[in-house]
Amino acid sequence: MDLRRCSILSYELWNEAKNLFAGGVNSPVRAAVKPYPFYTRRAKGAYIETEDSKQLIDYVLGYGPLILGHSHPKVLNAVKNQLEKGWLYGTPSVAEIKLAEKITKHVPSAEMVRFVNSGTEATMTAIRLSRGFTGRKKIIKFDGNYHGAHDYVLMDAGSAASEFGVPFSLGIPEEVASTVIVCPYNDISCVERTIRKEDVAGVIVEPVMGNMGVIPPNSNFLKDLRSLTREFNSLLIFDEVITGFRLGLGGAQSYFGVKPDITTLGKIIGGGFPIGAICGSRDVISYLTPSGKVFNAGTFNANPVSMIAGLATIEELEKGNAYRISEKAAKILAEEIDSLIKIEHVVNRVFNFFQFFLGVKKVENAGDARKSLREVYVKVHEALLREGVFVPPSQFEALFTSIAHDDDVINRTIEAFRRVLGEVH
Ligand SMILES: Cc1ncc(COP(=O)(O)O)c(C=O)c1O
Ligand SMILES: N[C@H](C=O)CCC(=O)O
Repeated sequence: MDLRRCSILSYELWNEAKNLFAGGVNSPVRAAVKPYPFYTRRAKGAYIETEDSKQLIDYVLGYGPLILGHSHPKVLNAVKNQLEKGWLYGTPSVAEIKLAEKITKHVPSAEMVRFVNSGTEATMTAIRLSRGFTGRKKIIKFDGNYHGAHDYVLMDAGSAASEFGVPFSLGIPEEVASTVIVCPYNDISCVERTIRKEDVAGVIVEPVMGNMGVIPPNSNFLKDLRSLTREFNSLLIFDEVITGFRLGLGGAQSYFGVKPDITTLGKIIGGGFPIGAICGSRDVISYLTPSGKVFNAGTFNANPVSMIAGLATIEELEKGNAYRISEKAAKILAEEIDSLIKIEHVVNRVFNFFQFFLGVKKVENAGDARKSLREVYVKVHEALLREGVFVPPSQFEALFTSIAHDDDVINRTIEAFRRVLGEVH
Protein backbone atom coordinates (compact mmCIF):
# COMPACT_ATOMS: atom_id res chain seq x y z
CA MET A 1 0.00 0.00 0.00
CA ASP A 2 1.28 3.49 -0.84
CA LEU A 3 1.05 5.26 2.53
CA ARG A 4 2.15 8.57 0.92
CA ARG A 5 -1.22 8.93 -0.83
CA CYS A 6 -2.98 11.88 0.75
CA SER A 7 -6.21 10.01 1.36
CA ILE A 8 -6.37 6.35 2.31
CA LEU A 9 -9.69 5.00 3.42
CA SER A 10 -10.12 3.20 6.72
CA TYR A 11 -11.24 0.09 4.85
CA GLU A 12 -7.93 -0.13 2.94
CA LEU A 13 -5.92 0.52 6.10
CA TRP A 14 -7.88 -2.17 7.94
CA ASN A 15 -7.12 -4.72 5.23
CA GLU A 16 -3.42 -3.87 5.45
CA ALA A 17 -3.50 -4.00 9.27
CA LYS A 18 -4.95 -7.51 9.30
CA ASN A 19 -1.71 -8.73 7.69
CA LEU A 20 0.43 -6.97 10.25
CA PHE A 21 -1.28 -7.32 13.62
CA ALA A 22 -3.07 -10.19 15.38
CA GLY A 23 -6.74 -9.51 14.71
CA GLY A 24 -5.69 -6.32 12.89
CA VAL A 25 -5.15 -4.23 16.05
CA ASN A 26 -2.84 -3.58 18.99
CA SER A 27 -5.49 -3.68 21.71
CA PRO A 28 -8.44 -6.02 21.12
CA VAL A 29 -11.36 -3.69 21.87
CA ARG A 30 -10.40 -1.62 18.82
CA ALA A 31 -11.29 -4.55 16.56
CA ALA A 32 -14.87 -4.49 17.92
CA VAL A 33 -15.73 -1.29 16.01
CA LYS A 34 -18.28 -2.13 13.32
CA PRO A 35 -18.36 -2.78 10.43
CA TYR A 36 -14.55 -2.35 10.65
CA PRO A 37 -12.35 -0.01 12.70
CA PHE A 38 -12.09 3.56 11.44
CA TYR A 39 -8.65 5.17 11.43
CA THR A 40 -8.24 8.52 13.13
CA ARG A 41 -6.49 11.37 11.30
CA ARG A 42 -6.69 13.96 14.07
CA ALA A 43 -8.84 14.87 17.06
CA LYS A 44 -9.79 18.11 18.81
CA GLY A 45 -12.18 18.83 21.67
CA ALA A 46 -15.11 16.40 21.57
CA TYR A 47 -14.46 15.45 17.93
CA ILE A 48 -12.46 12.82 16.08
CA GLU A 49 -11.77 13.22 12.34
CA THR A 50 -11.38 9.91 10.53
CA GLU A 51 -9.22 9.07 7.51
CA ASP A 52 -12.54 8.95 5.64
CA SER A 53 -13.02 12.66 6.51
CA LYS A 54 -15.92 11.96 8.88
CA GLN A 55 -16.34 14.03 12.04
CA LEU A 56 -17.41 11.93 15.02
CA ILE A 57 -18.49 13.09 18.48
CA ASP A 58 -16.35 11.02 20.80
CA TYR A 59 -17.66 9.30 23.96
CA VAL A 60 -14.76 6.86 24.14
CA LEU A 61 -12.12 9.54 24.83
CA GLY A 62 -9.20 7.13 24.60
CA TYR A 63 -11.11 4.81 26.99
CA GLY A 64 -11.24 7.43 29.72
CA PRO A 65 -8.11 9.55 30.04
CA LEU A 66 -9.25 12.57 28.00
CA ILE A 67 -11.40 14.39 30.56
CA LEU A 68 -10.25 17.66 28.94
CA GLY A 69 -11.21 16.43 25.47
CA HIS A 70 -8.73 15.91 22.64
CA SER A 71 -5.66 18.16 22.20
CA HIS A 72 -6.49 20.52 25.06
CA PRO A 73 -4.33 23.64 24.52
CA LYS A 74 -2.95 23.68 28.09
CA VAL A 75 -1.72 20.10 27.79
CA LEU A 76 -0.50 20.63 24.23
CA ASN A 77 1.62 23.66 25.17
CA ALA A 78 3.03 21.99 28.26
CA VAL A 79 4.07 18.95 26.23
CA LYS A 80 5.55 21.09 23.40
CA ASN A 81 7.64 23.01 25.95
CA GLN A 82 8.81 19.77 27.51
CA LEU A 83 9.78 18.28 24.14
CA GLU A 84 12.07 21.27 23.54
CA LYS A 85 13.86 20.31 26.75
CA GLY A 86 14.15 16.59 26.03
CA TRP A 87 11.81 13.66 26.54
CA LEU A 88 13.72 11.02 28.47
CA TYR A 89 16.47 11.63 31.01
CA GLY A 90 16.93 8.37 32.91
CA THR A 91 17.18 10.63 35.96
CA PRO A 92 14.54 12.18 38.19
CA SER A 93 13.00 15.51 37.10
CA VAL A 94 11.08 18.28 38.90
CA ALA A 95 7.85 17.35 37.13
CA GLU A 96 7.61 14.00 38.94
CA ILE A 97 7.79 15.77 42.30
CA LYS A 98 5.10 18.24 41.26
CA LEU A 99 2.75 15.54 39.95
CA ALA A 100 3.24 13.37 43.04
CA GLU A 101 2.50 16.41 45.23
CA LYS A 102 -0.80 16.91 43.38
CA ILE A 103 -1.70 13.26 43.90
CA THR A 104 -0.80 13.21 47.60
CA LYS A 105 -2.71 16.49 48.09
CA HIS A 106 -5.92 15.26 46.51
CA VAL A 107 -6.11 11.47 46.91
CA PRO A 108 -6.90 10.71 50.59
CA SER A 109 -5.00 7.39 50.80
CA ALA A 110 -1.87 8.67 49.03
CA GLU A 111 1.13 9.65 51.13
CA MET A 112 3.71 8.29 48.68
CA VAL A 113 3.65 7.43 44.98
CA ARG A 114 5.49 5.17 42.49
CA PHE A 115 5.02 6.09 38.83
CA VAL A 116 4.93 3.36 36.19
CA ASN A 117 3.75 3.36 32.56
CA SER A 118 0.31 1.77 32.50
CA GLY A 119 -2.60 0.71 34.65
CA THR A 120 -1.50 -2.87 34.02
CA GLU A 121 1.90 -2.25 35.63
CA ALA A 122 0.23 -0.39 38.48
CA THR A 123 -2.13 -3.23 39.48
CA MET A 124 0.57 -5.87 38.97
CA THR A 125 2.88 -3.98 41.32
CA ALA A 126 0.07 -3.26 43.81
CA ILE A 127 -0.75 -6.96 44.07
CA ARG A 128 2.91 -7.91 44.47
CA LEU A 129 3.20 -5.20 47.11
CA SER A 130 0.19 -6.52 49.05
CA ARG A 131 1.79 -9.98 49.03
CA GLY A 132 5.22 -8.67 50.01
CA PHE A 133 3.82 -6.48 52.77
CA THR A 134 1.54 -9.11 54.36
CA GLY A 135 3.64 -12.18 53.60
CA ARG A 136 0.47 -13.86 52.28
CA LYS A 137 -0.40 -15.30 48.89
CA LYS A 138 -4.13 -15.14 48.08
CA ILE A 139 -5.90 -12.28 46.29
CA ILE A 140 -9.64 -11.67 46.03
CA LYS A 141 -10.87 -10.01 42.84
CA PHE A 142 -14.37 -9.53 41.40
CA ASP A 143 -16.08 -11.08 38.41
CA GLY A 144 -16.02 -8.57 35.53
CA ASN A 145 -13.50 -6.23 37.11
CA TYR A 146 -10.65 -5.53 34.73
CA HIS A 147 -7.24 -4.62 36.12
CA GLY A 148 -5.11 -4.83 32.98
CA ALA A 149 -3.37 -7.56 31.03
CA HIS A 150 -1.06 -9.39 33.47
CA ASP A 151 -1.13 -12.89 34.92
CA TYR A 152 -2.45 -12.04 38.40
CA VAL A 153 -5.80 -10.64 37.19
CA LEU A 154 -6.94 -12.37 34.00
CA MET A 155 -9.52 -14.47 35.83
CA ASP A 156 -13.15 -13.56 35.07
CA ALA A 157 -11.81 -10.31 33.66
CA GLY A 158 -14.13 -7.73 32.10
CA SER A 159 -13.53 -5.33 29.20
CA ALA A 160 -12.08 -6.89 26.02
CA ALA A 161 -11.35 -10.14 27.90
CA SER A 162 -15.10 -10.67 28.26
CA GLU A 163 -16.01 -9.09 24.91
CA PHE A 164 -13.77 -11.57 23.07
CA GLY A 165 -14.69 -14.57 25.24
CA VAL A 166 -11.37 -14.94 27.08
CA PRO A 167 -12.19 -13.94 30.68
CA PHE A 168 -9.57 -16.58 31.59
CA SER A 169 -6.52 -16.16 29.37
CA LEU A 170 -4.51 -19.09 28.13
CA GLY A 171 -0.88 -19.06 29.19
CA ILE A 172 -1.38 -18.40 32.88
CA PRO A 173 0.10 -21.18 35.03
CA GLU A 174 -2.41 -22.97 37.26
CA GLU A 175 -0.07 -22.20 40.20
CA VAL A 176 -0.71 -18.47 39.60
CA ALA A 177 -4.44 -18.74 38.81
CA SER A 178 -5.07 -20.74 41.98
CA THR A 179 -3.86 -17.83 44.11
CA VAL A 180 -6.74 -15.64 42.92
CA ILE A 181 -10.28 -16.12 44.23
CA VAL A 182 -13.11 -14.48 42.30
CA CYS A 183 -16.29 -13.19 43.99
CA PRO A 184 -19.35 -11.62 42.35
CA TYR A 185 -19.28 -7.80 42.46
CA ASN A 186 -21.47 -6.33 45.20
CA ASP A 187 -21.52 -9.71 47.03
CA ILE A 188 -19.99 -9.06 50.42
CA SER A 189 -20.94 -12.48 51.80
CA CYS A 190 -18.59 -14.17 49.30
CA VAL A 191 -15.75 -11.92 50.45
CA GLU A 192 -16.54 -12.63 54.09
CA ARG A 193 -16.60 -16.41 53.58
CA THR A 194 -13.33 -16.32 51.66
CA ILE A 195 -11.40 -13.96 53.89
CA ARG A 196 -12.34 -16.04 56.96
CA LYS A 197 -10.88 -19.24 55.55
CA GLU A 198 -8.02 -18.12 53.26
CA ASP A 199 -4.82 -16.24 53.95
CA VAL A 200 -5.76 -13.17 51.92
CA ALA A 201 -3.01 -10.65 51.12
CA GLY A 202 -5.26 -8.20 49.34
CA VAL A 203 -8.70 -7.49 47.91
CA ILE A 204 -8.53 -5.61 44.61
CA VAL A 205 -11.67 -3.84 43.41
CA GLU A 206 -12.83 -1.27 40.90
CA PRO A 207 -14.75 1.04 43.26
CA VAL A 208 -17.11 1.65 40.34
CA MET A 209 -17.01 -1.16 37.81
CA GLY A 210 -16.21 0.49 34.49
CA ASN A 211 -15.25 -2.56 32.47
CA MET A 212 -18.54 -4.39 32.21
CA GLY A 213 -20.40 -1.28 31.17
CA VAL A 214 -20.80 0.86 34.28
CA ILE A 215 -21.87 -0.81 37.53
CA PRO A 216 -21.98 1.22 40.75
CA PRO A 217 -21.19 -0.32 44.13
CA ASN A 218 -24.23 -1.07 46.32
CA SER A 219 -24.66 1.31 49.24
CA ASN A 220 -22.44 -0.48 51.82
CA PHE A 221 -20.24 -2.60 49.56
CA LEU A 222 -17.06 -0.50 49.73
CA LYS A 223 -17.47 0.27 53.45
CA ASP A 224 -17.97 -3.43 54.21
CA LEU A 225 -14.88 -4.32 52.16
CA ARG A 226 -12.96 -1.80 54.24
CA SER A 227 -14.17 -3.28 57.56
CA LEU A 228 -13.52 -6.88 56.54
CA THR A 229 -10.02 -6.25 55.18
CA ARG A 230 -9.16 -4.30 58.33
CA GLU A 231 -10.50 -7.05 60.58
CA PHE A 232 -8.47 -9.74 58.80
CA ASN A 233 -5.31 -7.65 58.22
CA SER A 234 -5.57 -7.88 54.44
CA LEU A 235 -4.87 -4.85 52.26
CA LEU A 236 -7.69 -3.15 50.39
CA ILE A 237 -6.62 -2.09 46.89
CA PHE A 238 -8.81 0.39 45.01
CA ASP A 239 -8.12 0.20 41.30
CA GLU A 240 -8.86 3.81 40.41
CA VAL A 241 -7.33 3.68 36.93
CA ILE A 242 -10.69 4.89 35.56
CA THR A 243 -12.22 6.66 38.59
CA GLY A 244 -9.07 8.48 39.75
CA PHE A 245 -9.48 12.21 39.00
CA ARG A 246 -12.68 11.38 37.08
CA LEU A 247 -15.12 11.33 39.99
CA GLY A 248 -13.50 14.52 41.28
CA LEU A 249 -9.95 15.29 42.41
CA GLY A 250 -10.09 12.68 45.19
CA GLY A 251 -11.48 9.93 42.93
CA ALA A 252 -13.86 7.24 44.14
CA GLN A 253 -12.36 7.16 47.64
CA SER A 254 -13.46 10.76 48.22
CA TYR A 255 -16.73 10.29 46.35
CA PHE A 256 -17.74 7.30 48.51
CA GLY A 257 -15.78 8.24 51.66
CA VAL A 258 -13.81 4.97 51.92
CA LYS A 259 -10.00 5.00 52.23
CA PRO A 260 -8.13 1.97 50.81
CA ASP A 261 -4.59 0.88 51.75
CA ILE A 262 -3.29 0.97 48.18
CA THR A 263 -4.64 2.94 45.21
CA THR A 264 -3.75 2.36 41.60
CA LEU A 265 -4.07 5.24 39.15
CA GLY A 266 -3.52 5.66 35.41
CA LYS A 267 -5.36 7.24 32.45
CA ILE A 268 -6.26 10.83 33.54
CA ILE A 269 -3.09 11.42 35.61
CA GLY A 270 -1.06 11.18 32.38
CA GLY A 271 -3.27 13.61 30.47
CA GLY A 272 -3.53 11.08 27.62
CA PHE A 273 0.11 9.92 27.70
CA PRO A 274 1.15 6.48 29.00
CA ILE A 275 1.15 6.31 32.78
CA GLY A 276 0.28 4.33 35.88
CA ALA A 277 0.84 4.90 39.59
CA ILE A 278 0.72 2.99 42.84
CA CYS A 279 0.05 5.08 45.93
CA GLY A 280 -0.62 4.49 49.57
CA SER A 281 0.64 5.07 53.06
CA ARG A 282 4.32 5.66 53.73
CA ASP A 283 4.83 2.29 55.44
CA VAL A 284 3.26 0.31 52.55
CA ILE A 285 4.85 2.16 49.59
CA SER A 286 8.27 2.07 51.30
CA TYR A 287 8.24 -1.70 50.71
CA LEU A 288 9.05 -0.98 47.03
CA THR A 289 12.65 -1.07 45.83
CA PRO A 290 15.07 0.51 46.51
CA SER A 291 13.87 1.26 50.07
CA GLY A 292 12.11 -2.12 50.36
CA LYS A 293 12.28 -5.62 48.94
CA VAL A 294 9.26 -5.67 46.60
CA PHE A 295 10.79 -5.13 43.17
CA ASN A 296 9.62 -2.51 40.71
CA ALA A 297 11.61 -0.65 38.04
CA GLY A 298 11.09 0.87 34.59
CA THR A 299 13.12 2.65 31.90
CA PHE A 300 10.17 4.93 31.22
CA ASN A 301 8.85 5.28 34.80
CA ALA A 302 8.03 8.94 35.55
CA ASN A 303 9.01 9.96 32.01
CA PRO A 304 8.92 13.77 31.81
CA VAL A 305 6.34 13.98 29.00
CA SER A 306 3.69 11.99 30.88
CA MET A 307 4.52 13.87 34.09
CA ILE A 308 4.10 17.28 32.44
CA ALA A 309 0.90 16.28 30.62
CA GLY A 310 -0.58 14.92 33.85
CA LEU A 311 0.39 18.02 35.77
CA ALA A 312 -1.19 20.34 33.20
CA THR A 313 -4.35 18.20 33.26
CA ILE A 314 -4.71 18.25 37.04
CA GLU A 315 -4.07 22.02 37.15
CA GLU A 316 -6.96 22.43 34.74
CA LEU A 317 -9.15 20.02 36.74
CA GLU A 318 -8.50 22.04 39.90
CA LYS A 319 -10.45 24.91 38.33
CA GLY A 320 -13.61 22.78 38.58
CA ASN A 321 -15.14 23.47 35.15
CA ALA A 322 -14.26 20.08 33.71
CA TYR A 323 -16.18 18.33 36.49
CA ARG A 324 -19.18 20.67 36.23
CA ILE A 325 -19.46 20.35 32.44
CA SER A 326 -18.69 16.62 32.16
CA GLU A 327 -21.21 15.74 34.88
CA LYS A 328 -23.93 17.90 33.34
CA ALA A 329 -23.31 16.34 29.92
CA ALA A 330 -23.41 12.77 31.24
CA LYS A 331 -26.56 13.45 33.29
CA ILE A 332 -28.51 15.03 30.42
CA LEU A 333 -27.45 12.38 27.96
CA ALA A 334 -28.06 9.42 30.27
CA GLU A 335 -31.55 10.72 31.14
CA GLU A 336 -32.38 11.35 27.50
CA ILE A 337 -31.22 7.87 26.44
CA ASP A 338 -33.26 6.41 29.30
CA SER A 339 -36.39 8.13 28.02
CA LEU A 340 -35.75 7.26 24.35
CA ILE A 341 -35.31 3.48 24.73
CA LYS A 342 -38.70 1.83 24.53
CA ILE A 343 -37.74 -1.76 25.37
CA GLU A 344 -36.73 -2.99 28.84
CA HIS A 345 -33.41 -1.41 29.77
CA VAL A 346 -31.32 0.24 32.44
CA VAL A 347 -28.91 3.18 32.32
CA ASN A 348 -26.18 3.08 34.98
CA ARG A 349 -24.43 6.41 35.55
CA VAL A 350 -21.94 7.53 38.15
CA PHE A 351 -21.13 11.27 37.90
CA ASN A 352 -19.52 11.67 34.46
CA PHE A 353 -19.50 8.19 32.98
CA PHE A 354 -22.29 5.76 32.14
CA GLN A 355 -23.53 2.87 30.03
CA PHE A 356 -26.96 1.63 28.86
CA PHE A 357 -28.00 -2.04 28.89
CA LEU A 358 -30.84 -3.36 26.76
CA GLY A 359 -33.27 -6.15 27.63
CA VAL A 360 -32.53 -6.17 31.38
CA LYS A 361 -34.13 -4.42 34.35
CA LYS A 362 -31.08 -4.10 36.60
CA VAL A 363 -27.33 -4.53 36.28
CA GLU A 364 -25.62 -4.92 39.65
CA ASN A 365 -22.90 -7.39 38.72
CA ALA A 366 -21.15 -8.95 35.73
CA GLY A 367 -23.73 -11.75 35.49
CA ASP A 368 -26.50 -9.17 34.98
CA ALA A 369 -24.43 -7.36 32.35
CA ARG A 370 -23.87 -10.60 30.41
CA LYS A 371 -27.67 -11.10 30.16
CA SER A 372 -28.18 -7.81 28.28
CA LEU A 373 -28.87 -7.78 24.53
CA ARG A 374 -25.27 -7.27 23.46
CA GLU A 375 -25.97 -7.85 19.77
CA VAL A 376 -28.55 -5.04 19.80
CA TYR A 377 -26.08 -2.76 21.64
CA VAL A 378 -23.55 -3.37 18.84
CA LYS A 379 -26.16 -2.47 16.21
CA VAL A 380 -26.87 0.77 18.08
CA HIS A 381 -23.11 1.50 18.16
CA GLU A 382 -22.87 0.93 14.40
CA ALA A 383 -25.93 3.04 13.62
CA LEU A 384 -24.62 5.86 15.84
CA LEU A 385 -21.32 5.83 13.95
CA ARG A 386 -23.27 6.42 10.73
CA GLU A 387 -24.93 9.36 12.52
CA GLY A 388 -21.56 10.81 13.57
CA VAL A 389 -21.38 9.60 17.19
CA PHE A 390 -18.70 7.24 18.53
CA VAL A 391 -19.84 5.25 21.57
CA PRO A 392 -17.81 2.25 22.76
CA PRO A 393 -18.02 -0.72 20.38
CA SER A 394 -18.52 -3.09 23.29
CA GLN A 395 -21.29 -3.33 25.88
CA PHE A 396 -18.50 -3.96 28.38
CA GLU A 397 -17.02 -0.44 28.14
CA ALA A 398 -18.21 2.98 29.33
CA LEU A 399 -19.31 6.26 27.74
CA PHE A 400 -17.15 9.11 29.07
CA THR A 401 -17.78 12.85 28.90
CA SER A 402 -15.30 15.75 29.09
CA ILE A 403 -15.03 19.52 29.39
CA ALA A 404 -15.52 19.64 25.62
CA HIS A 405 -18.99 18.06 25.75
CA ASP A 406 -20.87 21.35 25.83
CA ASP A 407 -24.59 21.98 25.15
CA ASP A 408 -24.12 22.05 21.38
CA VAL A 409 -22.30 18.70 21.36
CA ILE A 410 -24.91 17.17 23.66
CA ASN A 411 -27.83 18.44 21.55
CA ARG A 412 -26.28 16.98 18.40
CA THR A 413 -25.73 13.69 20.20
CA ILE A 414 -29.33 13.57 21.41
CA GLU A 415 -30.57 14.13 17.85
CA ALA A 416 -28.44 11.19 16.68
CA PHE A 417 -29.68 8.95 19.49
CA ARG A 418 -33.27 9.95 18.66
CA ARG A 419 -32.85 8.80 15.07
CA VAL A 420 -31.13 5.56 16.07
CA LEU A 421 -33.13 4.51 19.11
CA GLY A 422 -36.40 5.07 17.23
CA GLU A 423 -35.47 1.86 15.40
CA VAL A 424 -34.90 -0.26 18.54
CA HIS A 425 -38.06 -2.23 19.41
C1 LIG B 1 -9.83 -0.25 36.11
C2 LIG B 1 -8.67 -0.50 35.19
N1 LIG B 1 -7.52 -1.00 35.69
C3 LIG B 1 -6.45 -1.22 34.94
C4 LIG B 1 -6.49 -0.98 33.58
C5 LIG B 1 -5.26 -1.24 32.77
O1 LIG B 1 -4.72 -0.02 32.34
P1 LIG B 1 -3.79 0.07 31.04
O2 LIG B 1 -4.67 -0.19 29.87
O3 LIG B 1 -3.23 1.46 31.10
O4 LIG B 1 -2.75 -0.98 31.20
C6 LIG B 1 -7.66 -0.47 33.00
C7 LIG B 1 -7.77 -0.17 31.55
O5 LIG B 1 -7.21 -0.66 30.68
C8 LIG B 1 -8.77 -0.23 33.83
O6 LIG B 1 -9.91 0.23 33.33
N1 LIG C 1 -11.57 -1.08 29.19
C1 LIG C 1 -10.19 -0.89 28.80
C2 LIG C 1 -9.60 0.05 29.78
O1 LIG C 1 -10.24 0.67 30.59
C3 LIG C 1 -10.13 -0.38 27.40
C4 LIG C 1 -8.75 -0.11 26.89
C5 LIG C 1 -8.19 -1.22 26.06
O2 LIG C 1 -8.32 -2.39 26.43
O3 LIG C 1 -7.58 -0.92 25.04
